[in-house]
Amino acid sequence: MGNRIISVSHITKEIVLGNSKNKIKLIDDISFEINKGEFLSIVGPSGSGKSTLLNIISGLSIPTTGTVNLESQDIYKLSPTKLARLRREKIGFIFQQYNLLSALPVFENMTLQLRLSHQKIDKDQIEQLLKHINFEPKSTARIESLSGGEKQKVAIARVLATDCDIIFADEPTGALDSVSREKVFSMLRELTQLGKTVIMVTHDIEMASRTDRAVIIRDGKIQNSLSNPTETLILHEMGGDM
Ligand SMILES: Nc1ncnc2c1ncn2[C@@H]1O[C@H](COP(=O)(O)OP(=O)(O)OP(=O)(O)O)[C@@H](O)[C@H]1O
Repeated sequence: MGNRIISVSHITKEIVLGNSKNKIKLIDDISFEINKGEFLSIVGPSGSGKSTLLNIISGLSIPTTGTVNLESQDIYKLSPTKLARLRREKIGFIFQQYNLLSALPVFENMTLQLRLSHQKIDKDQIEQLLKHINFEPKSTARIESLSGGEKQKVAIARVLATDCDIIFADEPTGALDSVSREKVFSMLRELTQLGKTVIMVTHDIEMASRTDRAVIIRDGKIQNSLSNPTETLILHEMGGDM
């Protein structure tokens, strides 16, 4: 493949609990690279550090040591304003907890990032996206009135509406039924075919087996990185832990 877009080098993340002597290492010397257009999955047992790793790579959480380069820019050397702009313009994030503004309607949630970065808002495209993802309520519905699966669909459609280069997704299909899960997976796959890069944390081994590469995390370290992963190989690496 080649054409590297993200380079993670020797990152660690420590947190201090209570007094300063009580440190926990959540991420322990992780290095890897991601190519443009790659569909990468991050799998591993619960509590192994997957979300922590995703937050560090996407510019949300500064590592204790190590660097994250995005298109050769060391993102944590940027000023907070520049980092915020880079995230707004290049990065889309589908959060595990959706991160939607509950008092606002669906449409406003989907267009907020576009407004902030002064991008054109195409109402028909937004409606099309919601339809394509089998979202049944109206775009005028308030977020607080939606089910978990519907909120997840809005969070996904919101990212698809922005023209970002890299999409980070933390359990993007966790709350979805099997038909919607398939739809979301194929949409993410289509995006990589258009040259966008997708990095997805998932517990869904079957879905991870259909990505280009599965990185298996255990105790904050990379246990293995499987190109052309299969369910059997991933399960073997995880040793039955989910
Ligand atoms: N701010 C924090 N303070 C204390 N512990 C934390 C903090 N953030 C994460 N942890 C702990 O660090 C470990 C890794 O958390 P993380 O959410 O990254 O794991 P994960 O692999 O994504 O888990 P899951 O699959 O259950 O979502 C967990 O044991 C978690 O409880």
